[in-house]
Amino acid sequence: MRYGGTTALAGVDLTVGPGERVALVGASGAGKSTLLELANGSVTPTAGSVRVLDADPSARSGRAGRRLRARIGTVHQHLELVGSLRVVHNVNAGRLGTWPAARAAWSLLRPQGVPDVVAALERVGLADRAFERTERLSGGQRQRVAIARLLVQQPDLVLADEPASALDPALADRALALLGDLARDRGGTLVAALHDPGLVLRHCDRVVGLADGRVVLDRPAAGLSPADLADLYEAPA
Ligand SMILES: Nc1ncnc2c1ncn2[C@@H]1O[C@H](COP(=O)(O)OP(=O)(O)OP(=O)(O)O)[C@@H](O)[C@H]1O
Repeated sequence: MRYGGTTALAGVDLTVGPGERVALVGASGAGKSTLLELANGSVTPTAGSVRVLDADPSARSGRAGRRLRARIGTVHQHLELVGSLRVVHNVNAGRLGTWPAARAAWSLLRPQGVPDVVAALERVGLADRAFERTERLSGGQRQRVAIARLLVQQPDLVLADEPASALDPALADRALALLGDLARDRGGTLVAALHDPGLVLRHCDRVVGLADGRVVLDRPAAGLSPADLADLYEAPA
């Protein structure tokens, strides 16, 4: 994957099976976000190919594209919430693709499926904020709204880019547990870029290490220690 003169990923050959919980580990700029963006189809590889849930994730148009997008849930690094909308609308955005257009449009006036939204918000500790304007929430609260959006979406594949970066340790563990359960309960898969070795080792069963756009480690989490991961978080000199 190249951006102009920059090679973001090179020679990556990676297969992730159903039910796996995979941590992507690497220094800033190693290529973690790019790998997640290739998997959800928001960027198209400049060479090679990507298959996700038996489809090409960059083929996003038409009914098949919509169906595939509904099966892939992403917690983006920058969250991609609409600040001017109430929390309930941002959470419902997780399932708009599965609603008829009229219901989706109507929901902006009269939020649909509110009990599910409140139940999802309850699981991230924000049940009382459903009708608040999203821009009034803190960074960590917004990160939890992005996770609640996935809880209502119920995707088969969760792609999470530093989903706990703004959370305190207890909330970070809770968030990763929710994402892991979401994947496991449905026989689904979690791939998460994570900066905290503790979260990696507590919540993932496989660690893929990236350095300078290449896979430099691919091992079961069992048997790895925080010290084993520490080198991967350091940018090359
Ligand atoms: N849209 C873009 N345009 C140009 N270069 C990009 C773009 N996105 C990523 N890159 C480059 O690709 C490389 C990998 O970036 P990427 O964001 O995937 O790294 P990362 O491991 O997720 O880093 P971080 O932990 O800081 O988020 C970097 O050199 C980055 O500058």
